[in-house]
Amino acid sequence: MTSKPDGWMKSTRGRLNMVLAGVSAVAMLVSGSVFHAALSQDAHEDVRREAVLQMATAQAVRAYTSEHVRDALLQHDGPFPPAAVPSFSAVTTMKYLQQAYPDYRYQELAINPTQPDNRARGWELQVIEAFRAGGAEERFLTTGSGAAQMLHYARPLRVVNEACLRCHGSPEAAPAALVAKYGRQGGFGWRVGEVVGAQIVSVPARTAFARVDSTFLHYLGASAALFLSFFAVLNWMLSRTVLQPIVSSNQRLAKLASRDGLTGAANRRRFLAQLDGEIRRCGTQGAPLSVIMIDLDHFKRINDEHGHAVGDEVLRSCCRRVKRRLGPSDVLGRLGGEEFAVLLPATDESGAGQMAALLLLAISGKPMQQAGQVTASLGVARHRAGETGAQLLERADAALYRAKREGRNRVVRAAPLIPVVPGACVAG
Ligand SMILES: Nc1nc2c(ncn2[C@@H]2O[C@H](COP(=O)(O)OP(=O)(O)OP(=O)(O)O)[C@@H](O)[C@H]2O)c(=O)[nH]1
Repeated sequence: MTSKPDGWMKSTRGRLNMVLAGVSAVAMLVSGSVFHAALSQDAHEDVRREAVLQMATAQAVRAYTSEHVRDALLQHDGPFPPAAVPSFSAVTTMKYLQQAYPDYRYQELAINPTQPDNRARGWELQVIEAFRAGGAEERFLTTGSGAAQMLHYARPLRVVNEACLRCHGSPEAAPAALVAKYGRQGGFGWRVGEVVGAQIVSVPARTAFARVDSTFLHYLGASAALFLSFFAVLNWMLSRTVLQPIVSSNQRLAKLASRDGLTGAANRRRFLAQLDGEIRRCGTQGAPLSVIMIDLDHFKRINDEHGHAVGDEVLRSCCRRVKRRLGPSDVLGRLGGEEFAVLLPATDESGAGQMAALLLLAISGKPMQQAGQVTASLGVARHRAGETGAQLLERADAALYRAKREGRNRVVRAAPLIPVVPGACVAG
């Protein structure tokens, strides 16, 4: 009775856990991808903010140089002071900043630069051309992928006023010291309002995306722990509040369905099932098996004389007396009315005859409280090879009715006849 419910509980829990695991996996997949997308979006925003901040810093340095440094330095004769050039100041200052931020980069590139190193090429040149064509005053673009991904933030470098043309108009108008230092090749012929290049801040996306991965791993770990705890609690609750009560009530129902309500003996269906099971088992093991049919004598009279309740008590009392004599593997069944049967595994006809005599003595030996002495007729039969349970019971029943016919209060064995006390023994 216990192994089957255990198996049922395990398989029910197993199926539920499979469904839950599937649902959880889908939930984690969906929520994980939404969360990862949100984290990546945030990381992207962070990188953009950093780029914008660096650009603002460079522009501040540029503005300061234009407004407070350039004109003052250029008034002096002597070698050309690069610190007078806003672009030089900005690039140099940003290099100091980038000592604390390796891999960050700030560049000022031009189509026609004074310094050949600052010539725009490839995608940088395309960005400048796009600024020259008009439209947006800032552009974001990425290069590389994975750990090497960089975000670039570009703004146009425009010739804002005539002061710029002092150095970039023509070699003739430029300070002699500048021409002496950089030559006459590049950086001239610029016009006011023209986009000549671009400021480009480059920020590595690596740190921000590493943070995304680490946050996401923490999220996965926390979600898995949450789901596992949820499973554990759910399993515990399921066992306590659903499965265990179902198993208990099934066991109660199974017991009720297999027992006779009045006497507690096995009911007819249960008795016949056990008889068939024992016949199969004995057939395999070659062990003997016997049955005893018991029918109370003149039971109708007891009912008529003392009432139905006393009749019920007689039935209960007879069962108690019989059960006390039976062994642990013997089975008492109520086949109907006042008719009972006893299944005796591993018992031959001689043992069954002795047991029947004992049972008759148990029933009739001591008067019942209200009904007085009650007797019974018993039929005994040993199972024959190839015989069904019904056929075995039929032979025991025939022996019982012979006992009735022969005068009741006796045991009759299907064959041979056995002597019993107190009634006479009748041949089967
Ligand atoms: N009190 C009570 N009586 C029952 C129960 N089941 C059947 N009976 C009665 O048992 C009686 C059986 O009567 P019969 O079949 O005539 O048999 P009998 O009176 O024992 O006569 P013999 O078997 O020939 O000795 C009937 O009156 C049934 O009503 C029960 O659960 N309780």
